[in-house]
Amino acid sequence: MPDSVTDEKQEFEAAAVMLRDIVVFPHMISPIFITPGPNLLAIQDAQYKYRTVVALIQRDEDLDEPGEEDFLPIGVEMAVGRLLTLPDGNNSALVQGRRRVEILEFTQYEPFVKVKVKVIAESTRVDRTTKALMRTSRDLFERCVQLDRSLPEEAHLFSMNINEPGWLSDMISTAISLPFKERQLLLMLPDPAERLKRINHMLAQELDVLELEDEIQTRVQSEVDRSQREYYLREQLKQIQNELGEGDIFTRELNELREKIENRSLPEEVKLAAVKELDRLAQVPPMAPEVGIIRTYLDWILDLPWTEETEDNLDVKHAAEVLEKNHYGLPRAKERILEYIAVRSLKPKRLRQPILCFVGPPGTGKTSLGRSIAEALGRNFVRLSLGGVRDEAEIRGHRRTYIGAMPGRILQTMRRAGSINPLFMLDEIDKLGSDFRGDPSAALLEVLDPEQNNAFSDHYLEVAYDLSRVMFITTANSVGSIPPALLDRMEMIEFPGYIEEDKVEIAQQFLIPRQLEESGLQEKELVFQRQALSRVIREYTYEAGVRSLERELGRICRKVARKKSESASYPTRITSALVEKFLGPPQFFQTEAEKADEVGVATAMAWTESGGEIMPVEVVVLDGKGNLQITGQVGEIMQESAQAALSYLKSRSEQLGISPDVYENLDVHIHIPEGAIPKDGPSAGITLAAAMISAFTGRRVRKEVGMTGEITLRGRVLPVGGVREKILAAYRAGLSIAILPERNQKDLVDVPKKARESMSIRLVSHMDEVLDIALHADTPKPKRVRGKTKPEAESTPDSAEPSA
Ligand SMILES: Nc1ncnc2c1ncn2[C@@H]1O[C@H](COP(=O)(O)OP(=O)(O)OP(=O)(O)O)[C@@H](O)[C@H]1O
Repeated sequence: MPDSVTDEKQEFEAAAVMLRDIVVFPHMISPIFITPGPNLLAIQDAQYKYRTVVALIQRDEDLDEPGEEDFLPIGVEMAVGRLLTLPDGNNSALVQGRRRVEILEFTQYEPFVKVKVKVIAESTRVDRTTKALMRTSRDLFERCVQLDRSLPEEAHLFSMNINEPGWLSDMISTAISLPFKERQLLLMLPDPAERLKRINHMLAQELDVLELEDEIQTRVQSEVDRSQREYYLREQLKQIQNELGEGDIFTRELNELREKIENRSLPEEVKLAAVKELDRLAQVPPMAPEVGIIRTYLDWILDLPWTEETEDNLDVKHAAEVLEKNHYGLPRAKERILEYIAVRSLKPKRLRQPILCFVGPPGTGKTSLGRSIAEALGRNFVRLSLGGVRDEAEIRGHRRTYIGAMPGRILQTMRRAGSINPLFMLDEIDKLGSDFRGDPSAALLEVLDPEQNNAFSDHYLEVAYDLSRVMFITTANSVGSIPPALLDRMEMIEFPGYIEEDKVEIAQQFLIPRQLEESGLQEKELVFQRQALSRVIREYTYEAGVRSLERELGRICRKVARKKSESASYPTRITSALVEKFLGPPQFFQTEAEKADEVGVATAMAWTESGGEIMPVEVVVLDGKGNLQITGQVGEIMQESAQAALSYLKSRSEQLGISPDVYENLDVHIHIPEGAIPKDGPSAGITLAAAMISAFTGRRVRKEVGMTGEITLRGRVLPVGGVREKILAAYRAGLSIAILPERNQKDLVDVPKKARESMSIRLVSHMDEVLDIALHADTPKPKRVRGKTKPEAESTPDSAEPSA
């Protein structure tokens, strides 16, 4: 039979079918469409004669009239099955690829094409590499079949049963979706292993796409499932609520909110903003994230005081009584507050009063006086600590676009106040920070400026808030670190710190009764002796205020309370000895006055955070090369001050009876004891000079004299700060003479009368006066002072002996 002969022939001639956009691979069965013309004739011829045709694959599928060159050099011999005529007049034939053939030449063009071809022998050998390639192909193909719904599941099974590498590659090439060009390339590769490699590459790419598709689909599906579930549940909830006669919770809440907004007295602009937000809320689905955001916003609008106002009690007498009842002393602050209230009572509409700033060390009653002012005025009291606030957004809030946004601290505090005219205490305004996140003091300016604060803008709220009826009082520990722009808007009232007598009074009148009550003891059940209180103040606290004092008194009360509750015997009088028993060994020791008049040691009066201190300044002169050394943690300004004092001394050598040559061979060492405590400032100038002059001249310094004042190179004495604290420190230490710059006379009114009367306060304008008061007039013996701190001869009382 000529039919089967073709199998054996290596070269043969056959009718050709020109395929435009498909590739039929060997072994694979597929239907092809045949239009009337040469292709149909070729098929018919094949059916009639040899039953095989050669498929010629067009390179470019868009070409309408291809020539010989336009076909791939490799074609496929195909067996032709049944030819069907379709209703549209075209035909379809079922073909099965047999093997790759090389097109040798075109032998006929009319009425159909014929070609001479040569069979391409294909290796069926399976070596290790091919085996691995086949296994990979099968695995990848299996996963493709699992993911690609257009591939029948049997396709994988089929692939498992193919043992020839070429066949396997052709089978997979037919099954998966590949671009036409790619199929052409696969056809042109005669080596099965090469084809498998390429197929594996294609499969891996296809798999990537399929996996991504699958993931997207799964996600979409779960999204759809969830919203369907929610919808279903919500519908059920609605039905249940209807059954129970409760209606839709969300709608009900919306109605409640609308009612609240309607009934609340709000400024027009605020009401409009609230209603707008409410309408927006009604638009969004109940489960949308915006719901929470809008609702929180509306809660803020509803919770803030907008029009609620307390009525002021502007009775000055009543106010004076309240202030007096709650606080001991503080005359200046109390007086200023009463003036404030008086002005308000005479001119109620005058809103633009200065902002008061209470400045003083911790625990001096600034906050608690603020509380009393609120009580006197009948206003609500709120306080906000500004310590460590570095971000403007902390004052003004974050815009609502931020997750978890909230109004700033000012409005948070206003919500707590509950009225639009509270007494608002801004604590620790000097601890305000600023960095890259913005300057909070700029926002505070707006809060404190009466021109602007009737429309304070908070980023979260977005509607203006009126702060103009708030009475702001700020507090600070020191003026130095308050931003200047803020400082400018405030009136300072100093809380200078208490002397021991004040503290004793405060303890007796306020702190002890309060601590007794807090410890559960009856009033008068425990009495503190005066000396016991002094001891607590001097040896267990070190402060200008009374906070630690209150704590220590509290400790004593609690220890007594414990004894009482244990039914043990407990004291009813706290004596000085019992203080040590309850509080343990003393914690602080006051710097004591010098025991004797000495050379090279003068006593400075110094200001410290916790009030005042006396501070000995020691000077020795030693053999050396004219250097000045100063030790005891001394700051730059004090070092300069020491230099100035030395220069003054040198310039006055002659008058002081010191040989000008001595300086070159001597070193001066100044030490200020308690070396661990940093010291600075120019106010020790005259003390440094006095101690140095004493060391150089051998004149002793009077032990009962304390001094303060800045020195110039010409010996003038300049004024200093902290006079009250300094004099009090000298008074406490038992000094009887205080030397002060003349220009500080004005500050003496602040010094408690007791201290003023029991000390001699000497006002000086020149260093000569200081020396006259502080130094004995021993005959200077310049040649003998080298390296010595004591004079050779005992002094005789001189005419300049200061009188107390
Ligand atoms: N003059 C006074 N009379 C009665 N009690 C006082 C007096 N001064 C202070 N106190 C009491 O001392 C305690 C501390 O005072 P307060 O908290 O007002 O200090 P402060 O000056 O605000 O301190 P800080 O600067 O640390 O905030 C309070 O219990 C207060 O009642």
